Amino acid sequence: MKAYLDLCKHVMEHGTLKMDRTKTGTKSVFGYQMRFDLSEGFPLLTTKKVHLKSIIHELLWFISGDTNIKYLVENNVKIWNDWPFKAFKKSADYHNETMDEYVQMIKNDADFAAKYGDLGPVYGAQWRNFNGVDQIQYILDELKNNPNSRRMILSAWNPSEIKDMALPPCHTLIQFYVADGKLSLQLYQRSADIFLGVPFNIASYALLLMMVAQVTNLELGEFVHTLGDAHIYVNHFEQIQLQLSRETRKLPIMDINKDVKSLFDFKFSDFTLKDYNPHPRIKGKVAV
Ligand SMILES: Nc1nc(=O)c2c([nH]1)NC[C@@H]1CN(c3ccc(C(=O)N[C@@H](CCC(=O)O)C(=O)O)cc3)CN21
Ligand SMILES: O=c1ccn([C@H]2C[C@H](O)[C@@H](COP(=O)(O)O)O2)c(=O)[nH]1
Repeated sequence: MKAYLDLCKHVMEHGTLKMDRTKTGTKSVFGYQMRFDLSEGFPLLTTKKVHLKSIIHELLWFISGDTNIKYLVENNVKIWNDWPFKAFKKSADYHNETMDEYVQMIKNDADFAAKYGDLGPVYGAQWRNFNGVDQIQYILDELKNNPNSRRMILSAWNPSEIKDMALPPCHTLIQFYVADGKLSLQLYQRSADIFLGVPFNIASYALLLMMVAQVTNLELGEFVHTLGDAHIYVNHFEQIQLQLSRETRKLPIMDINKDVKSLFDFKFSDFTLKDYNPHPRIKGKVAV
């Protein structure tokens, strides 16, 4: 994962200080690319412990087309809670409930979850139903019937629906590519929170690539990660410096249940991470 540390170093050294929507402040560069050869191991950061469980659940949630945090909170995944909680707080039904109470209400009350747990037409909705198009099914069909295609694109950026989303998509567009029997995937990420978001995003798309490769009988190629506004929030500088002071370690191995033949059949228990020995976790605040 030297590529990630190179990114951190590059932004710390060459980035421009810039204000942002969250009023936190960032150091950023525009345009940056990393490449990960998946035959070398699973690209999960070793310079801090990354909570893979959230990543797997989030990806399964995207693939299923779901956009309500109910599935996530039932599996104790908290990464999307801040946004619908913020919307709930502004509603007439809000009576000073804490985040924990809000989460309990989402878990126990289906009507409440339907009303206050939905994020709008975010990733899952666009992946499976972009103005009526199931983009995931389209990609699977192209990979099977026309793998040389240069049109294997999936877009989460649906301009007419952005206004209804809790957060406009950060991983905006992906493209698949097949050569020599190997499947590669490139992600264009318009906005990249280098400390919190990027480690998740790398692992998530590497995993999607592995899952698609398995169900299409292709070998693993590269995950290419292209960033637009690549930023480090000013309140993450210390955490980034700490990571830069740590030695990278051997990449872990991701084992996926080989019996799964359809992308839509994967379950959490089909994934096993082996030989992951990261440096300890580093905490940091998420800018909302
Ligand atoms: N500012 C910002 N950065 C992001 O990375 C981000 C957003 N906003 N909004 C939408 C999603 C939500 N994402 C998040 C949100 C929280 C964590 C986070 O707090 N991660 C901690 C703990 C994770 C856990 O225990 O599950 C971490 O140490 O990585 C990570 C990604 C990624 N995205
Ligand atoms: O998967 C994700 C989702 C979000 N982020 C980060 C990037 C930015 O710091 C914020 C989004 O704010 P915008 O003003 O909409 O750009 O979330 C990420 O890195 N990865």
